[in-house]
Amino acid sequence: MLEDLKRQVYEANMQLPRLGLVNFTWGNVSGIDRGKGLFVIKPSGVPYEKLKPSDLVVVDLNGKVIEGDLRPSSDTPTHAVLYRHFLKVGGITHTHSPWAVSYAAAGRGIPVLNTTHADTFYGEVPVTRNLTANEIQGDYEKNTGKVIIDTFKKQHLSPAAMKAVLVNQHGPFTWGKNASESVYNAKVLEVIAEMNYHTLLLNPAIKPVSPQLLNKHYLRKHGKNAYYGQKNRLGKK
Ligand SMILES: O=C(CO)[C@@H](O)[C@H](O)COP(=O)(O)O
Repeated sequence: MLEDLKRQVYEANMQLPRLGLVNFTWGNVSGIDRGKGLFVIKPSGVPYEKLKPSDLVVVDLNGKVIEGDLRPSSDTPTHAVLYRHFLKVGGITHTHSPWAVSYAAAGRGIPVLNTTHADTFYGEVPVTRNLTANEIQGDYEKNTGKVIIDTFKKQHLSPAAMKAVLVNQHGPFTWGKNASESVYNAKVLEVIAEMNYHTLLLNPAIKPVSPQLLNKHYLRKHGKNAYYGQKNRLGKK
């Protein structure tokens, strides 16, 4: 079942160690087949060097295992919450990439201090509140998804424009139209987190880019009249 999606999600998971976003068994990537209401996710605790496409687990939007011999990622309930609420998301990545985790551990969002950030994320990457003791002792992974949804609702953020969040004291979740794009966004997040740290060391008083610069860079790549790359060339596919 869902063999093509398993292959895509497997390849996306294997990008995590290649891009330096995880060590050991940390992190996970999933991808969803919206038509079937099923998503595919990495199995829990399997070293990437031993992972095979056939190891990936198929689950429904409640996190129930539909196919697979291995236990799905421990973060499966979090992915399920995000798929249920962010209806245009096709793939989700969670990592423990060090610069993004540093911001999450410090309880700080990542402000837009340069155009590299603006090219991918339409504003400050938010950090969630901490989970309460009850939320931690309850369905922890589901509640991790809940605080992400709460953060986007409270800050009136668009999941399509802000494809990342920092879970307080834990780490980043990113998403995109598919598993591969969610990994791309995870790498961009890690790169800008490191850039921002050094920018703030060089100039602690630095302010975020202007709304004009944010709009220009974000919309020239993602707007309906995007002209970055080969998009929208007259008469060209
Ligand atoms: O956040 C955590 C652990 O803190 C998890 O994301 C692990 O980093 C990966 O767990 P599995 O996907 O292997 O269950």
